[in-house]
Amino acid sequence: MQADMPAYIITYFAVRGRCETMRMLLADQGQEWKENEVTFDMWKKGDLKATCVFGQLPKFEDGDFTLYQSNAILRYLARAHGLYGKDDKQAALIDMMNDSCEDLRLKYARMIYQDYENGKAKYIEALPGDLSKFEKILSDNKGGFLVGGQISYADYHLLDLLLNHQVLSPGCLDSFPALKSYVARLSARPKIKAFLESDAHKSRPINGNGKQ
Ligand SMILES: N[C@@H](CCC(=O)N[C@@H](CS)C(=O)NCC(=O)O)C(=O)O
Repeated sequence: MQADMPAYIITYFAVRGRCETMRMLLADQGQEWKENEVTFDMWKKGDLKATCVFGQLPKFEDGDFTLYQSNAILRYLARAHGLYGKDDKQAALIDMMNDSCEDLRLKYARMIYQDYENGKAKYIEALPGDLSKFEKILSDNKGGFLVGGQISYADYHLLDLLLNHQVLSPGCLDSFPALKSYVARLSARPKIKAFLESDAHKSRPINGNGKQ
């Protein structure tokens, strides 16, 4: 590998999808990475899919180490960049928060990919039930993050979800002051702000089917 080439490579479709959280984490941590963009036509040929351990993307490389499963990738990066709390108990709580983010991501993705026309209104109606849990967690924890007083990988996950939900339903955070100020505060971190304003981020659709 050339010396000036970033060690991290993300192989994924040209969407935010399951990779914008890790991209935001890497950007905020001042890391560089290379995007290996896969078109849907390329993917349909099946050759790359056949090489993926679970037949799916994202694929993540750190030098000669290869990883699949977006949340495993997040945890790998969390360990490498000090985003996993200060002890084992905080790490467990951070995993718990990330699992809840994953639950919401799956619910969102099911609606977006399988039930957008019929299910969007119902989803938005039920959304406060999900958001209120995170609102309580953030207002109870005076540290300003999901767990403790420092950012963790789960915070990037929640931020990505909240940004996507604000596109789905502008104003969905209006009755959740802790979530609203959390999004504003994290989005204003200089490296996250630069990332969110980058053409790379802005040009990537949130989802692969054009729905948002
Ligand atoms: N649990 C996996 C889910 C991966 C996944 O659903 N990948 C989708 C794109 S987001 C995919 O590869 N779809 C193409 C296919 O299944 O053929 C993760 O978190 O990485």
